[in-house]
Amino acid sequence: MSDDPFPQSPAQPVSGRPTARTAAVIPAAGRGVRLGPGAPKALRTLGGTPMLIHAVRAMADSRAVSLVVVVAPPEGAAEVRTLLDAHALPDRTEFVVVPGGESRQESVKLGLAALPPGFDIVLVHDAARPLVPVDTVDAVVEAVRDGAPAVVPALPLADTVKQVEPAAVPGEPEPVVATPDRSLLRAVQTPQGFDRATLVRAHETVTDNVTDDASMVEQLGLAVVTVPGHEEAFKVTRPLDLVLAEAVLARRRLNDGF
Ligand SMILES: Nc1ccn([C@@H]2O[C@H](COP(=O)(O)OP(=O)(O)OP(=O)(O)O)[C@@H](O)[C@H]2O)c(=O)n1
Ligand SMILES: C[C@](O)(CO)[C@H](O)COP(=O)(O)O
Repeated sequence: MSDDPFPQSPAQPVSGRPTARTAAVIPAAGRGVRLGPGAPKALRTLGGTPMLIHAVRAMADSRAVSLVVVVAPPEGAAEVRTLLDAHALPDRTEFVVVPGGESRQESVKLGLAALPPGFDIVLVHDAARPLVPVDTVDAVVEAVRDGAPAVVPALPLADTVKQVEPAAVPGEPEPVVATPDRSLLRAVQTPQGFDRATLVRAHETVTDNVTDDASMVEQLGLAVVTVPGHEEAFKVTRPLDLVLAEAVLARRRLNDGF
């Protein structure tokens, strides 16, 4: 048997290959400005465990995922490596840590560059979405295995959305210019799943600043499809999200009996 933990798989399309190997890239290099002062967001704790470790577990708990690339805060790569070694994570999963960049987009690109050959499906998952259920992860992988080049978990909106003319002075009233049909809008989450070659091409081609990876694939003119998202896959962005995340975790622990 080969000693190479990342053996090359033959170059062929992902579609129709139920065993295509899957890696997850976790951008975790953000500061968490909207959460308020403190350590980088991914290193702040939830139920006593760093948010990043919850996100890593969420990926590693999927039997499809055999490699996780963590994109660490630029000065925090050694700390992240220590954290990964200190927490019980599935043995069948390999972990790679790389320092991140100035933006989420740059961090994902750095994570992609660290991917060894042999992984033809790539998930990109925010460290800031620590509680995504494994069923959502698996649904994304399955849709890519079924042939979609890009897949996003998505939920309908609960609020009515207005398009506005941004105020010249922050805090001033903003004129509303339109009310988009809510039934056609979705809030998208992560993990977003991709045929690896498509995601690499998107990151090499698109130079505009974007807030998610799927929009880069859209810019290539390729199809992006949705699978059902999950309300517990919400992003921890502001302080109230942390309160909700603690409550969800406490409920899970109660249900699991520990
Ligand atoms: N330079 C950056 C910025 C963000 N991220 C990651 O991208 C994910 C989604 O970003 P967001 O929630 O906006 O995180 P922050 O950028 O940390 O938040 P803020 O904008 O409030 O500072 C997070 O897991 C974050 O760590 C990253 O890897 N590198
Ligand atoms: C990728 C993402 O989580 C999908 O909803 C989101 O776009 C990240 O945006 P942010 O501005 O970095 O929070």
